[in-house]
Amino acid sequence: MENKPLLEVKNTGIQFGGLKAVQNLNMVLNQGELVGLIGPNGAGKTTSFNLLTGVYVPTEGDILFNGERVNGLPPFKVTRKGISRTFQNIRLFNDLSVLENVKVAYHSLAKHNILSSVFRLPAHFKGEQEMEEKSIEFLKIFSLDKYKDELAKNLPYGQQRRLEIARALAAGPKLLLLDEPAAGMNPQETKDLMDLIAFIRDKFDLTILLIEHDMNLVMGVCERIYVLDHGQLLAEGSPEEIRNHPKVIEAYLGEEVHDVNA
Ligand SMILES: Nc1ncnc2c1ncn2[C@@H]1O[C@H](COP(=O)(O)OP(=O)(O)OP(=O)(O)O)[C@@H](O)[C@H]1O
Repeated sequence: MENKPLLEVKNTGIQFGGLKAVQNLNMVLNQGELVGLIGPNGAGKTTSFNLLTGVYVPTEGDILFNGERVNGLPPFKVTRKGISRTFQNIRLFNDLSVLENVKVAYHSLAKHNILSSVFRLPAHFKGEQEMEEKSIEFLKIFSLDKYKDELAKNLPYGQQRRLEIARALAAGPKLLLLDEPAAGMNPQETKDLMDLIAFIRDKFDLTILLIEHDMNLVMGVCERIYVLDHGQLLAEGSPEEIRNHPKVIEAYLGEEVHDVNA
């Protein structure tokens, strides 16, 4: 696998009034890597995702994706460039079916155009059928196909999280950003999710950046970890290096890191 940077974050940050929520953030993600982003509450993790996905425009620095500057682009354009995400607070279309939730992601990329849909031309039906088949394939990967006609809001919490990942994948990303994918899951669901994240990375040739509070998940699945504290990068390294990093232990991970080693 070629090891060229897919994402380069250069001295990036954002200030809200007097608060520097993120500052001097430097990050490089190589094609195919699975990387963790950790840090205590309010460290700036979700804000970093919002910077990477066009929700916020950085007040400093640049974000390069595939060598191209993406800061300043609106979120839908960033998605089309190949960056998809999930949210800390699940954002599904609650009153649409599980299947429709995935199809929505396809609609934004669909080849058949609005005219063929309005006039219900053959291209419309072919496009719809193709979307449905592909959406069901994604649902199968996440073991959600049997719930395809259920309303999204009726799924148990852990499965809603999986559906959100399925939908993000359906947009065909090169970079997938997962914001606390295991939040609210029990240990077995978390373990299954860990395996699934590694599986989809390989199957879809993805690069993944994940925010997580569950240290076992981060240490078990990620090859590299970035640590944020008070909006700044505190450390970067392998799980082993992070686990033993004095600043990380001292600052705020002590107990969890100890648990991981236990
Ligand atoms: N739109 C905004 N306006 C003002 N302040 C903001 C805004 N978004 C985030 N912040 C502040 O920026 C800081 C970083 O928040 P952020 O949500 O990125 O942290 P986090 O690391 O994701 O925390 P958590 O683990 O609790 O989700 C916090 O102090 C937060 O209150």
